[in-house]
Amino acid sequence: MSELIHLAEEPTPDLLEEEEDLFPVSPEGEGPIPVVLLALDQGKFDAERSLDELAALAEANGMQAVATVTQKRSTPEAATMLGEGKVAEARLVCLNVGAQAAIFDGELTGSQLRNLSAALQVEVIDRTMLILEIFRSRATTNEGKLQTELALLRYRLPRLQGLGEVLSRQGGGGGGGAGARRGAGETKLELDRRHIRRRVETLENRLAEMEKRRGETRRARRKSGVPVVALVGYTNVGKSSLMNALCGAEIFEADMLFATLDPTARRLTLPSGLNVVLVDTVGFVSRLPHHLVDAFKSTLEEAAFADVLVRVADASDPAAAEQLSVTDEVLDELGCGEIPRLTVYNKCDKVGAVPFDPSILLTSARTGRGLDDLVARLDSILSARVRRIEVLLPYGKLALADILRTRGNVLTEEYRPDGVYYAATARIDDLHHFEPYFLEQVPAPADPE
Ligand SMILES: Nc1nc2c(ncn2[C@@H]2O[C@H](COP(=O)(O)OP(=O)(O)OP(=O)(O)O)[C@@H](O)[C@H]2O)c(=O)[nH]1
Ligand SMILES: [Mg+2]
Repeated sequence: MSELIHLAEEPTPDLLEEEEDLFPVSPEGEGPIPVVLLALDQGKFDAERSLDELAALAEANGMQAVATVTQKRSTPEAATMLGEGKVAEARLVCLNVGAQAAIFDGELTGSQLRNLSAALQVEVIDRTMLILEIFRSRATTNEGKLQTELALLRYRLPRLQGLGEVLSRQGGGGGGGAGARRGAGETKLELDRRHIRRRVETLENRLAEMEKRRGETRRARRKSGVPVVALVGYTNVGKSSLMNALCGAEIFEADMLFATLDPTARRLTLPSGLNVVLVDTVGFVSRLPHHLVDAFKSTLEEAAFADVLVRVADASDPAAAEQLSVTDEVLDELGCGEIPRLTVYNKCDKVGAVPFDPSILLTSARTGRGLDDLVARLDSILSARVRRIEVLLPYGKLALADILRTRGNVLTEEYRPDGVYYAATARIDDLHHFEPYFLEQVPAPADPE
């Protein structure tokens, strides 16, 4: 990830410096924050796996799940989700393990957050807030940072009253000392609300500008005709590693058209000579609520505009199949239904011989296994769009060489007395430009588009 280039990262000092501790933060030099996980098992999804994932999410955020309190119950208690007895039990557990916060495995309303927090005497956050915080802390681009902050603020606004301690700290603007507990009075609340609304507005304006520019880059890319391959999938399956392994040191910097605004796009030349842009995307997580998918839409739109989607799964993860279906759900939501998909089980170095479906590719970004197969498959999906040609362009027609360079790929260039010889790949829809200058009879395209 760190290898990816960050061109055109323009500074937004006033926006980015204002980062605040929206979350329980581990005091410096101390270990992870001990937290208790809370869950209500209504039989709607695999609660145990969801809790494992929540524990991993907490860990990713510098917290350690030291205990879990689960209640099986078909209807939630309106005020606290968990029943009265369970809440009392959770209070004892929090006390016993010295928990500093509790994380509910689901979404809570403002009043539920407030009630639970009062009952448990620790900060309470929910799964969505945790996911948003992780997205925010991992965001590497300015746009990603602003997007995730916006999503977090939008989520918090209606829940403001429930966030006593966390918000008091935030409202303190970093001053006032960590222990200074502000009264959660109306005035403070109003101030917080106004502060957040103003910030939301600033972020929205800023993002609208960025999105406009992103659209322009994307249009330029489309116009240039270079196909886009997007790596999509669950978080941590190895998308960025695959991108690095595939593109090696060939950092996408020469072609300013793509490099300017997009720090996660690189050029990849397929064996047929076809140049493609490989795009890395943000990882998915299960039960990412709809309005959050919305918030990340502009980032994920890279996938929606791709020519091929590579769905990446972690071969060593027993939940790989489910994670792929989560990925598909998000893709469908983005309107990617029509785009050809290729499925890759990465990290195959971590597993033995797994009898996977032969249509699924096994790769390892670590050992390089399967990468040749992957590019060959991309080639076979995309190369229907290109042909190898040999032409002799008269000196008066050298402008045509630009089409080869930008939309195709020049393999050989030779200056001869009667013109310049090119062996190259050209897009099928560009062939008509070159017809008069072919040195070899080019077979008619098998599949006219
Ligand atoms: N053993 C093994 N580890 C891998 C492989 N590919 C990636 N990893 C490791 O898996 C972890 C996640 O890799 P990333 O490339 O960051 O995953 P990602 O899909 O980009 O994750 P997000 O950006 O969070 O969506 C890293 O620690 C990698 O070193 C692989 O083929 N084999
Ligand atoms: Mg990544």
